[in-house]
This record gives sequence, structure tokens and C-alpha cells, in this order.
Amino acid sequence: MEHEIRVLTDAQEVGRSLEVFLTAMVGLQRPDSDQQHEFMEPGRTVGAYVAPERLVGTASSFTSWMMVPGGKKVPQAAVTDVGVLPTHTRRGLAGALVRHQLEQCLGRGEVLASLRASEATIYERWGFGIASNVAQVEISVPRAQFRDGVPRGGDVRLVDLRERADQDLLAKIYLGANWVGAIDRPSYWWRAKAHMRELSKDHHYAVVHGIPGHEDGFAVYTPEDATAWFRSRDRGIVVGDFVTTTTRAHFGLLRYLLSIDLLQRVILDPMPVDHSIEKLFTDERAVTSHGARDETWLRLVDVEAALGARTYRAPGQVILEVRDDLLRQNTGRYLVSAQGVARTEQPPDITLDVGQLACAYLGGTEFWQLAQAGRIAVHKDAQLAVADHLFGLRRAPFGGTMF
Ligand SMILES: CC(=O)SCCNC(=O)CCNC(=O)[C@H](O)C(C)(C)COP(=O)(O)OP(=O)(O)OC[C@H]1O[C@@H](n2cnc3c(N)ncnc32)[C@H](O)[C@@H]1OP(=O)(O)O
Repeated sequence: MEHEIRVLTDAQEVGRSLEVFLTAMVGLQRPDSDQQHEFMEPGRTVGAYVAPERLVGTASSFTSWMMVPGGKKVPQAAVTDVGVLPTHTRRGLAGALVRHQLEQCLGRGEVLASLRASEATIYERWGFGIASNVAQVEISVPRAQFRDGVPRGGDVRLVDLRERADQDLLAKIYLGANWVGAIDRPSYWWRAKAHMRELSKDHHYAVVHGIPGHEDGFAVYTPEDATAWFRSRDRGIVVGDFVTTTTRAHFGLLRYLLSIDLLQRVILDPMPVDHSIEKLFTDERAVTSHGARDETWLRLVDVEAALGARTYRAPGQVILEVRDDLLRQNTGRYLVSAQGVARTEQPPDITLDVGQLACAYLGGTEFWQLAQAGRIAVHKDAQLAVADHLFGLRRAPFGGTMF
């Protein structure tokens, strides 16, 4: 089928593209149509047109960064709103849109692209891989007694997310996000979040931690199921945004959440898969982790720049032979060590597709796991452990932002 991929320029076209996305997604909550353009960054939405001049597919993104191992904030495209009308699927339109986006990323100097996937079978073919996972953490309030010696944390105060100043305060606190896998949340993201809260039937409560002017964390929570709340014996809250930039904030906010009257359950979702919250309690069975799932789907747009942006553990070196059928300039051999990264012609230790490298890039998946699954080719067995040592981290990567 003949089609044309174009960058959408006027607000009406961008509004129509969101309609296309929502129709493709079927079940997502719809924003008010007159505000849609406020949630999308101009110049970053592409559309697929078929004759006669009909928009049938779309993909968008916003300008962002991602924190990589070593602490650098690397420029990335946060890809979102990918959809093709059900009448036009499986004709290569999404592929054409994503390819167009990735070429745009290269042109803008974006080293990475990342997304959250509606299905796990879509994006690997375009060089994306799962770079972080998340879990749901459920704490039984009656069983959760803090051990002696767990720090108290500082003061917590309620804020009102209907107020612009309090929304801005959360955005300011978030600027301190300092974990591997964290991404920038631009103004478009915050505006869309505020709008979706307004449309939601649940009230969103928010608390911030720290003295005014020096806040270092916040939590946003809603009642789990408010239909029979007043007489219920089984009440819970869902903490959908738990952001702490210091360990003090982590303890202060957890203590606050577990001190709220009426509750049997506090559910934190999403949380890092290696959260270790159970260690805080005398009864470790107070905490159940479940619902582990993929979070960051990562694309290394510029492999050399991406590998060069993160740090590695000494000692050792490994030669990775990377294949990239979409962005062919990435195909090649890279010598990786704590001293840096360089292209090389030497024989490789490991050969892998760019999507498999994305799985290992933030340290969320180890090379041995990929090797065991037959997803990478290892030419020198001993070098597998070296690669895992070089890329390994103390903490699992975590995004924590849905977009
Ligand atoms: C970041 C985000 O926005 S996540 C949200 C993604 N959007 C959705 O889930 C909405 C509903 N789905 C859709 O709109 C579409 O099915 C899309 C966007 C996922 C795919 O659009 P299409 O135009 O059909 O994809 P396209 O024709 O380019 O397919 C390319 C390949 O992916 C495969 N593919 C596409 N979608 C899927 C899927 N959902 N499951 C399995 N395979 C898929 C196709 O079979 C094709 O395989 P091939 O290359 O081996 O022939």
C-alpha cells in the first residue's frame, strides 16, 4: 500500500493523531479534546497518510534524558503514542513510523530512545530491548512493624495537586532523580498527568518529604477501591508515584504511608525489582512482591556514543560485535573497558543484535542470561563473565515514569 510518513505541524493534525492512537489502543482514558495539543511536544509527532490524504497511523516522542550507569544524563527520545488504525494494521506502517522516528533521533543527536510497550512482541524487531523491569510491592499494614534502628526520616506534609504551585513542587523535587534508568519528565508529561488526574474518579493525595525549600521526595496515592470504603474491612491505597532522592526521604515517606489510619494494605507500584523493603520489618512476610513486568524498552540509537556515555567496572575488557539492520552505521566491533570504548577490527568475544545489547546496557540483564537463552553468540566462554563484570551494577535499573 502506498503511504507517506510526515512530521505533523499544525495543532489540528496533532489532535487527529491522538485520536488515531486512542482508537488503536481501544481502552485508554481519553483526554479532553480541546486540551490535547498541550500534552504533545511540537515537531515530534509523525503521521502515516494513505490516499486520499487520510491519517491512519502515528508515533510521537518528547525530548528527554536518561541516567545511565556512572550518572550521566544522556539525551534520549521518550517514544510514545504509537498506533495504527485497526483497519490499516500489518501493512508495515508502524515499522515505517518507527524507522522515521529513529532517523530523526539521529539527526537531533539523541543517543537513546525508550518507550513503555503495550505488548512485548512489537518492538524487538526495531532494535529495542527490555532494559529494566518493575514490580508491585504490597505491604500488610498490621504486620509491618519497623525494626529498631530503622531511621525515622524527616517531616512529611500534605500538598494539594489541584494547585499549580504544588504540581510545580513535585516537578522540582523530581529534578533530583538520581538512579540509573531515571528519565526526564518534561512539562508536557506533567501537564498530561495533571489533566488525567482531573478526569479520574479517584482523588489523588500527595505528600512531600523535607523542610520547605529542601524537599527531597514525594508520594502520590489513591484509594484502591473506594466503592464500599466507609464500612470496608479491607482498605488499601495504591502509591503510583514514589520518588525519593535521599534515603532519608525513603524512610520518612514509608513511615508516613504506613501510619495512615484505616488501611490494611499499602501497594507501591511501580517499584524497583530489588527494592528490599521487607528488610525494614520484624516480620519480613509483611511484604509481598508480585506483578514483575517489563518497564524500559531501550533503543541504542548511536551505539558508540551510548557505550561511551556509561562507566564500566575494572578490570578487564571485552570486544562486542554489534549488528544493527535498521541503523547500519552502528554495526561494528566495540572494545569496552573501564578506560573507555573504541571501535576495533579485532576478533569479537561476543556477537549480538543491538536490541540484545540494549537489554544489558543499564545492567538489568546479564550477558550470561542472554547466552543461556541463545540470544547472543559467545566466541570465548571466559569473556562472558568479564562482560558481566564490566557492565554489572549494585542496583537494578529503574525508570519509575510511565509515559
Ligand atoms: C510506545 C507505545 O505507544 S506502545 C502502544 C503500541 N500501540 C498499540 O498497542 C495499539 C494497538 N496496536 C497497533 O496500533 C498496531 O498493531 C501497532 C502499532 C502495534 C503495529 O502496527 P502495524 O502497522 O500493524 O505494524 P507493522 O505492520 O509495521 O508490523 C511490523 C511487524 O510487527 C508485527 N507486529 C506488529 N504489531 C504486533 C503485535 N501487536 N503483536 C505481534 N506482532 C506485531 C507485524 O506482524 C510485523 O511483523 P513482520 O515484520 O514479521 O511482518
